[in-house]
Amino acid sequence: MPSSPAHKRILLKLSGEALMGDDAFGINRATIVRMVEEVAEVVNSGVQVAVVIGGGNIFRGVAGGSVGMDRATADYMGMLATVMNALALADTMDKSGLTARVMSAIAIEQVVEPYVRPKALQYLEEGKVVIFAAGTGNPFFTTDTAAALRGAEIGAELVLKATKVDGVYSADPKKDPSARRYSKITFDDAMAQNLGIMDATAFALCRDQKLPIKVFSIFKHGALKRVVMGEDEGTLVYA
Ligand SMILES: Nc1ncnc2c1ncn2[C@@H]1O[C@H](COP(=O)(O)OP(=O)(O)OP(=O)(O)O)[C@@H](O)[C@H]1O
Ligand SMILES: O=c1ccn([C@@H]2O[C@H](COP(=O)(O)O)[C@@H](O)[C@H]2O)c(=O)[nH]1
Repeated sequence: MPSSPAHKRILLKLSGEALMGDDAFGINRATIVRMVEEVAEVVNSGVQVAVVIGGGNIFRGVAGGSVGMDRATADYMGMLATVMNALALADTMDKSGLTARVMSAIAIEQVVEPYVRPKALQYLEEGKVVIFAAGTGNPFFTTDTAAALRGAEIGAELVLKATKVDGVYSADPKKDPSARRYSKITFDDAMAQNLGIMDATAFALCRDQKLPIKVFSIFKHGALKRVVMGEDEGTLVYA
């Protein structure tokens, strides 16, 4: 095992849906504490960590609860769901000894500070964890695209998509048990095959910015640390 991290600054996309743990909705306490422990290990090894958190454990603009709603309104609800997750994550981080700052893409200043790029960079240099909330701030996008966008803006060396599956497969492994996992795949191939692990906007932005993505399971103990140490874990998506 290499002794020092392979990356100085990373953008970690944490699945909102994974926050539910075994519950049907919301935030499972043991799950969020375990996720934060994994993040703390990486921060304490000297890596600058920025986080984008999803909202699928509470609300998605395109999911059942939004049927019949105006799409943009539903998407704003989804973005607000990510603010709730960001607050819970920051609270859990602070209690674990990390210093977290939440920055929102939507103005909500009594609750969290607005996203200001130089301020975010300053926090990262100071060793604080920056949690980007409210996605891109725009409807019709996802938090995967927010991860690609913020990752490019802060000069992250890698986007880490920590999700419920352990990599990118030839088909959705939850629907097709015969799906094969790739150890690596190019952005062009992932987009040509229409692989549903991330949306095409996120893939295209990362491809154009030559910002690689690692997809791995947030439920696999130590996987985040192994990715950061440059070890073989999950799937690398590259230009
Ligand atoms: N080709 C594929 N390879 C791997 N997973 C896939 C693939 N196609 C679809 N998926 C599905 O994509 C899911 C992960 O993406 P999704 O955006 O739904 O979740 P998330 O990003 O983890 O959650 P959230 O949106 O709440 O942050 C996996 O749970 C898996 O079932
Ligand atoms: O830039 C964005 C990011 C998110 N949304 C809305 O929020 C939900 C939750 O995000 P997930 O990426 O699905 O976890 C998403 O379904 C959108 O409705 C958005 O509009 N813009």
